[in-house]
Amino acid sequence: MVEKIQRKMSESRSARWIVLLMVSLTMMCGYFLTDVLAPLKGLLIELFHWDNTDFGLFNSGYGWFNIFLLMLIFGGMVLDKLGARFTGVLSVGVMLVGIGIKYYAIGFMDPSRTVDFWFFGAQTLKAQVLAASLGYALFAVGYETIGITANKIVVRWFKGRELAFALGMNVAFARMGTFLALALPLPIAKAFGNSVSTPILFGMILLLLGFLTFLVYIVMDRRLDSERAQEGLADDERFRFRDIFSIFRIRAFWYIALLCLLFYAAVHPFVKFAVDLVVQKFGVAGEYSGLIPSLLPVGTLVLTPLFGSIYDRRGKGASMMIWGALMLVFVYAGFAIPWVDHWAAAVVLVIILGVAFSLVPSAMWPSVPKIIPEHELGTAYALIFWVQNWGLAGVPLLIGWALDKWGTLPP
Ligand SMILES: N[C@@H](Cc1c[nH]cn1)C(=O)NCC(=O)O
Repeated sequence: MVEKIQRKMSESRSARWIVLLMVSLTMMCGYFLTDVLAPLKGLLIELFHWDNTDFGLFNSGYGWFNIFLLMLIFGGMVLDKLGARFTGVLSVGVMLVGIGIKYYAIGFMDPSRTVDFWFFGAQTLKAQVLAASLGYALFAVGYETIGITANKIVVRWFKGRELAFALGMNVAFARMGTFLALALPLPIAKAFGNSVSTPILFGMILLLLGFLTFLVYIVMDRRLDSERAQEGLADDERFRFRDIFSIFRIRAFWYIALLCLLFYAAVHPFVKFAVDLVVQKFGVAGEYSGLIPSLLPVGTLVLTPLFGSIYDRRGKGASMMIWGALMLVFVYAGFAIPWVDHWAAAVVLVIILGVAFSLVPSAMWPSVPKIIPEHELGTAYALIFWVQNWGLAGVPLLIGWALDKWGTLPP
């Protein structure tokens, strides 16, 4: 097999699947770290006296730099200008610094310390919450950028072949990271005497391993480049700043961006608050509360590549996205109706949510290279993620505030 990889990168099936595996493992570690604190909300409340607004604020930190400092868009431009290898290494570095700050805040800061500052009026915040949120905000810059980098890498290696299936596999690895983030942190924290910071440390070590797998990709991608250069196939179209305006002129781009905003704003905040929902609305006991939400990423592990391969063979991406969006409306109607409160209903709704959460991404991400040329792809994905991040930042804040205002149980 190694011989085959050495002979011709561009035509080697094993080479492109190894690239996919290496990059997907890096992504998986990022996804683990993104949700690592979600199942620890109870401990944060118990040990550090965080309330729902603190938790919502921390989660909204995810978008602060990506949205307001436009870091995500810059990330996409860096990707198109300087390439996936450089951008990937930079992204993992930024993620490590961000998560290091969060680890310090949770593991070593005095939870009772507060800071006063001015932001649209005088504000007082827990210093620990603020530092953890800033660390998370920085982490998110690297994490979103590695997301667009991975998409562009998969397109480069799989275009004209089984692209949607490969992108679906990449998403499946990401969901595995989310699943592990829902399942592992609580047992790890408990095993280390209710230590909230140990699962974060565990995630940091995982990410270092993810960095090593990214290095393997770099070696292979360099070889592909030199092979293409020898064949006179080097990519000579370069991204220019004004290309952004040609992306803006594509109507289908805006439809995808809008769906991405609404769809992900509904699904990802659910992951953060799902444990709380199944405890408080569906009456599931504390130690089992992570199980029902963890069904969501498990289902998507199989379904996203499956729908991707259907998309490769049959097309019909727009219909898949419409069906996924309709299912989402049905699921949230179920979550909202007060008398739907049996744990089995929660299981069924989460399974349907899993189908929707597979249908939409498996059609959405491979649709982008169909409307955008490859040298603008990083920026186009970045712009879509930027729009999406408004929802990812705003909705958890809204949920935290709503829970504190109208929640029926004490935090
Ligand atoms: N914006 C990215 C990464 C992400 C995941 N959760 C929050 N942000 C994205 O949406 N990637 C595609 C996916 O389906 O996860």
